[in-house]
Amino acid sequence: SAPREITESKGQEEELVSLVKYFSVVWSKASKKKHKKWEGDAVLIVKGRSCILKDLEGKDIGKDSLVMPRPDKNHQWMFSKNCFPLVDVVIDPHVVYHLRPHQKEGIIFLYECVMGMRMNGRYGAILADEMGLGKTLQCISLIWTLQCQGPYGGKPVIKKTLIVTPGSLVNNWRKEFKQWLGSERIKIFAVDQDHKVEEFIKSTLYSVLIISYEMLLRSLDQINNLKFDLLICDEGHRLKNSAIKTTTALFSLSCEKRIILTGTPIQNDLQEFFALIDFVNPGVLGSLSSYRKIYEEPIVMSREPSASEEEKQLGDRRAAELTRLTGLFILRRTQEVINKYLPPKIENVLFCRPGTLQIELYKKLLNSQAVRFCLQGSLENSPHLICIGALKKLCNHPCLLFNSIKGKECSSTSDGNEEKSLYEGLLSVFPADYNSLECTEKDSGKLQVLSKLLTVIRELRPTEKVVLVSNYTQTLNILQDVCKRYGYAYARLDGQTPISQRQKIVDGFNSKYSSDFIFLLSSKAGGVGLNLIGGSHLILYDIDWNPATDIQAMSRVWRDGQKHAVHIYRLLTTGTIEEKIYQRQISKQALSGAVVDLTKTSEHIQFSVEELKNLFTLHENSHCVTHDLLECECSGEDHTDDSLEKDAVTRHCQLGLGQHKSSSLKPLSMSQLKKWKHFSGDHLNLIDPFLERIRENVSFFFQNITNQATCI
Ligand SMILES: Nc1ncnc2c1ncn2[C@@H]1O[C@H](COP(=O)(O)OP(=O)(O)OP(=O)(O)O)[C@@H](O)[C@H]1O
Ligand SMILES: [Mg+2]
Repeated sequence: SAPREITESKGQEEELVSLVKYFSVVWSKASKKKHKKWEGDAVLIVKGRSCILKDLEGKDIGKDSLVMPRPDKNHQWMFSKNCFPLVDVVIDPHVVYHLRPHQKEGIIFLYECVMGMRMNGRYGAILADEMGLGKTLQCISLIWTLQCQGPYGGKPVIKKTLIVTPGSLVNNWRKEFKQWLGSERIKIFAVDQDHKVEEFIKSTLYSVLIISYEMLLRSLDQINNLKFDLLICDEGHRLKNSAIKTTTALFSLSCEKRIILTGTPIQNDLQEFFALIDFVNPGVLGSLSSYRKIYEEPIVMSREPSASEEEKQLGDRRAAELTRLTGLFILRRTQEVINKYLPPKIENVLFCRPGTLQIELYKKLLNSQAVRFCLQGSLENSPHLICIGALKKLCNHPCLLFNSIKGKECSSTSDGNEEKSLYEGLLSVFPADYNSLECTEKDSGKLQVLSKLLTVIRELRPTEKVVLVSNYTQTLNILQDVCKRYGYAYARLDGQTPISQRQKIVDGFNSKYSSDFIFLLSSKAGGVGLNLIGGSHLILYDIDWNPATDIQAMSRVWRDGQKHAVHIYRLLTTGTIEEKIYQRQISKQALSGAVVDLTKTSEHIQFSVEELKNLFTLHENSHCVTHDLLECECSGEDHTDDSLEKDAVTRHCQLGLGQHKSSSLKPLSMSQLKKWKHFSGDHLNLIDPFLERIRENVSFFFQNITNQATCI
């Protein structure tokens, strides 16, 4: 407490409270030891009756201490060979200050795992938190702690850490280290074109090596010569196939403490699940063959419709056992835990009317020999993927189809006959003077909506930015042309962008000083892990079969640090294959199947002839086939332009809205979509000013708002 004399007179108290004294101090944790270990410099601020200890950057010390659990007697007996005294391992207050509650729990979990405190002799963990929960920061906190401290005599647990990550994220990791720890505490080395592994080997300065999966393969020999004490595999779901080179390479590293980070569900396929588990904790589930007998077979069998009661019970028991066992070292939290830190999210699905040329070409394609062949019944060697590809291109823009046809005409190879038969007679549908370089907006329903949407965003929110996502580089080219045409400044990241450039481009866009209005993103190259919080509008120009791809892309902007309300627009061409793909995404089939997995592409999808028939149908007269399928009783077009009736329309569909929580990043289901707001483009007086401006080209809207309470 403060000296007596300054609190003596009550009358003087107010004045005295403003009397502040500063002391320059060194501080240490409370300890009975004679020789104390000093933690560092600090400033003690005494004000009235209270005092606060701050570090030299002005952050409070000691207020938020996060102490790791102590190892038990057994652990001490095993690991404290020299009988070092047991000391507390404490997370640096500088970091703790920023941590969210779930991150504190996550760090304790990771600490216990890699210390072998959760399972005897096992040092691996899988952190499977949903996207945007700050897995990076949790790992950085762990590395920094283990590198400086340990429970036995304070001796550091690790010296060197290896972080393997997709190419686009190498520099993101470097940046996060700097953001949370500054540049003095820890020296990290990120491998890119200008920074080779040799440099890391030669220097004794660095304790952390960050490298891409591709680069790791190339430098494996050198890396194998080094000793790492902790291995972190970011976006580690790719290790689920033990046959692939990367997995073998990582397996060959002798490091015992292994952490896999992934935001994507991992329990869909029991064999892939085994590979991930076996990587972090080798042998914990026994050999693959015994795993199959004990777990996989009974579990799979019990899910067959023909399973007997006994088989069902056995399967359930084994599944529970597997969950219990692996649950010791797998942690997954959903997005709900950070919802309260996030701004509102307004999600829209826009059904865009196709242009006249698109409709004509679409019909012609559906009448082609190739499509008819697909529907004959024999699916072997059927060209359905080519047909699907052509229809998807057409939905994006007819010029993409035009270029493919031209390309095929020029190629002299005999293979690809199906493609030729698909394109037969199509050229005559294009105007004689068709210029595929121009890619005019009127020829594509979605492009028309997109350009209007950009105009209105620019007008209503001149300081906000847009992330524009496509699965295809060629489509990105078209979108880039739109930017040029309208004079929008843009940045672009696709598979061709050199790894060393990627973070610079991302930082540039996120900076408040950037003049970029648009970020063109290839979801294949940059869908996972990137932070694009500089943008608050995200437009998904095309749709992927795999809902996980789209969810990943959407999570780039609605994450911690985002200041604005986030608007997400998914563009679909009304009545076409795009609607069908969307329906597949939200149908039960996709939800229960293994499609919810980033590494699965359309080639993995099995279609029945019935499904193909449905895919290859154009619905010209519907405003929204998806809405028809929902069996929702509201129908925008039945109502005249009268405000009372309008209300009636929306009211019906808005049942449960507002309270509805669909924030967790699971793929949306049909029944959830039914609870969204439904608007027909024709008749409603749309409240949303952005939608109001694009309604002319949109036949139907679905809208859902998350975190509306904080919406201004
Ligand atoms: N405690 C925090 N306070 C403020 N911002 C945070 C905090 N933790 C993380 N962030 C920020 O949140 C964003 C998302 O974090 P991060 O990239 O680690 O997510 P992730 O869990 O790896 O997600 P993904 O699965 O998409 O890779 C980053 O910009 C990060 O800087
Ligand atoms: Mg990440």
